[in-house]
Amino acid sequence: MGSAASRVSPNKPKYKTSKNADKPARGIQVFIGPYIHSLSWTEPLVVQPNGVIGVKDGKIVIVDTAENLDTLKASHSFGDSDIIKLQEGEFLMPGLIDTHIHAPQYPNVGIGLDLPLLEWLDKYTFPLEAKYKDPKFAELVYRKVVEKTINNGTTTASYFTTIHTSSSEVMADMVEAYGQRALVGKVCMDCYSPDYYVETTEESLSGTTEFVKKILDRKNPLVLPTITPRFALTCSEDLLKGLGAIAKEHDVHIQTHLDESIPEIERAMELFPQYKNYADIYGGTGLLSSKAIMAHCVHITDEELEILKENNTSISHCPTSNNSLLSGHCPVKKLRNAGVKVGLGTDVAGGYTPSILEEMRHAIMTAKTLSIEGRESEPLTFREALYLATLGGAEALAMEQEIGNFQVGKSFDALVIGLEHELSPIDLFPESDINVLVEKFIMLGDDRNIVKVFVNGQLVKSY
Ligand SMILES: O=c1[nH]c(=O)c2nc[nH]c2[nH]1
Repeated sequence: MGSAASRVSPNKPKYKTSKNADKPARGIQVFIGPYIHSLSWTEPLVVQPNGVIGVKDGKIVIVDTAENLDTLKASHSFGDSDIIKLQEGEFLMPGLIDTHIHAPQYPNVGIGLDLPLLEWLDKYTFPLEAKYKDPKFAELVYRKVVEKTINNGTTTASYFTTIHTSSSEVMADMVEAYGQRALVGKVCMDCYSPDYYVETTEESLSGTTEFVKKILDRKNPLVLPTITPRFALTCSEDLLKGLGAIAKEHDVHIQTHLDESIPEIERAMELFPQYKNYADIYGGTGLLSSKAIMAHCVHITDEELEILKENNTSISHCPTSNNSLLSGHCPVKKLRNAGVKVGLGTDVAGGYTPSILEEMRHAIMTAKTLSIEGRESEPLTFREALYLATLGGAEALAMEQEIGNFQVGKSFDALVIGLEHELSPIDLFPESDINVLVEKFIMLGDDRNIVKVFVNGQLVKSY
């Protein structure tokens, strides 16, 4: 459960049936059954049909195979009552990581996708975000966002909120209350924005400092603040530099948008002609670091890619949004092969789905389109998409020491996937082995197949 600072408590969503869903498991829990995970971008997906994963105090303490069970029982002092045997058609996988999502835009998810980015922001997005002046409205929406993303298997999310400091705190309360791991960023915009939705440079900087301090003071390792200039088009140079300084002072994450659409890039360069390219605007103002995540990068140039690499800055690939807002097709495989860290983002509500699983499919289809056109050398495999959604996301958020796969010492952020229970939308046929289950889940699955969700060993969803 959240710390004393939390001012909200979780609803009991209908899928949360475990009596102990709110309490961390005491003692060791040992899962026996198939598991899958990625070890790196270049290594093949590990598919272990006969696995053993032990968890204690939220951390992974055993990753082994069932043939060693007796030895493990002795060495880790556990008995049959500590064992959870996966059922037929189930397997374990690491939790999904959404590296870019706008929580306040959730009421617009699935609607208003008839305009390109800049017009879409003016017509649909800014009027909605302005409503979060009212923290009660924020509470209503943010509760639904957190419930929905957890239901879809998102164990970690990097959230944008709005310019309002107090409703941004409501978002932090909400993720704390539900036990999701999250980065939360108060959005900053001090110019070229509508007069009903803008702050002064001073307000933006002081609001950000206040927000960062309050979140860090909670000392909840699952919920961290992130510095969030919306993008260069709505921020003055003074604001960008001030935010860069705050990020450095507190050693916190940074998130923003980069090279999403051609008109956006042109406007950025009109506003900041003193910089050599769009990435350089962020680099020159102290906003590129190993904890910075640039969303989109659809039209990134080789020169800009080098800037990201020099700063060890990562990219959030948001293929659904890039199609929906007519921004373009991002060559994700080329970017990842160039050595830049890449994760997946839903970019709700530019992206019409809060599901990273769907984002994997869109990433696969986008890469196929690009390889047909000769802009990617080869398509993205479902195994590579799975890497981007898990370990890739963890690397992009500079959290790979903590999450992203099953390694002893990491937190147990995990999903139990089930393909054979009555709600499953997937038909299976004889001789469907674990490899078939995994591929079917990635191409056809949905939240009904996500039977259990754990964050830091705590059960946060259970059918
Ligand atoms: O997809 C996007 N969603 C947004 O809210 C946004 N703001 C700036 N650039 C943006 N891109």
